[in-house]
Amino acid sequence: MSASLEVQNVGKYFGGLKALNGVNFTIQPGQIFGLIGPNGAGKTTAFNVISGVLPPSKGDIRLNGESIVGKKPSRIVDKGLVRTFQQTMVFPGRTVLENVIAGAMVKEEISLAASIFDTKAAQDARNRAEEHAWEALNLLGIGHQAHIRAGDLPYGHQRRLGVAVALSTRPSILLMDEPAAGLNPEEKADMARAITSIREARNLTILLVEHHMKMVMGLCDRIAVLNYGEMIAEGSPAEIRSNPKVIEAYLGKDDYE
Ligand SMILES: Nc1ncnc2c1ncn2[C@@H]1O[C@H](COP(=O)(O)OP(=O)(O)OP(=O)(O)O)[C@@H](O)[C@H]1O
Repeated sequence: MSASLEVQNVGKYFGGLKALNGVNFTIQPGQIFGLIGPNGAGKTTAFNVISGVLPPSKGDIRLNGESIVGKKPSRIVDKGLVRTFQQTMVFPGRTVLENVIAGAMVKEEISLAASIFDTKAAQDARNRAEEHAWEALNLLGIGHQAHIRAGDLPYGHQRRLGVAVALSTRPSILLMDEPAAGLNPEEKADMARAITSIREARNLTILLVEHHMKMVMGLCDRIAVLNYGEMIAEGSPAEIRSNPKVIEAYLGKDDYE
């Protein structure tokens, strides 16, 4: 099930610096929504505020109409909002499958006692987690590498493994932090295909922070543009591409193709 996300008049201040200032956007269920902007525009801050890592200085964030401001990141994950990381965050010495099972177990509420005594509930939880792990690996196209050590995967596949770990928690909205960063053109195309198949298979809502404009323009239904913490535009890819304010903010920047 996909979720809606409303970011309402959100500000985040670091001393006198307004890293975010009055940011507003709404993501409808099932949309892929891009958040773009030059370096230092506030994208990472927005990500951290939405996922509960940083409290906003003002404003509200609503997941399916319910405010998530002030909730712990783990509580927000329970509610279905899950993020991926720019760096690969896998256990290199464990197999690909073990990594994803560990992710899937986050959602299984099993007590320490149940795990220690290996109760039926603990076994059921492990079986469910393994089933979800396989589903995620197959969606990301790395099921055939399930038994390889995560550290031995090529870099592009490690990045897909990071997405599979997030997906195995069965989110309703996935926040993706620069999924194309560091990938070669072929790996970027594979990642874009993987994102499309995830959305189709799960009818997921996706918030994508990305510098690679070809991916953003090709995948997103709507795009918001940040510049110095202010939202300077929101619209369809075609509207964003032809918006004079956006062109000016990016002019001369090599990340805008
Ligand atoms: N913890 C912090 N303390 C003080 N200032 C911060 C902090 N985090 C971010 N900033 C500042 O807030 C502004 C926005 O930074 P942010 O990292 O959100 O931008 P960004 O759009 O993600 O940039 P990039 O594309 O380079 O990752 C910058 O001026 C940055 O220096």
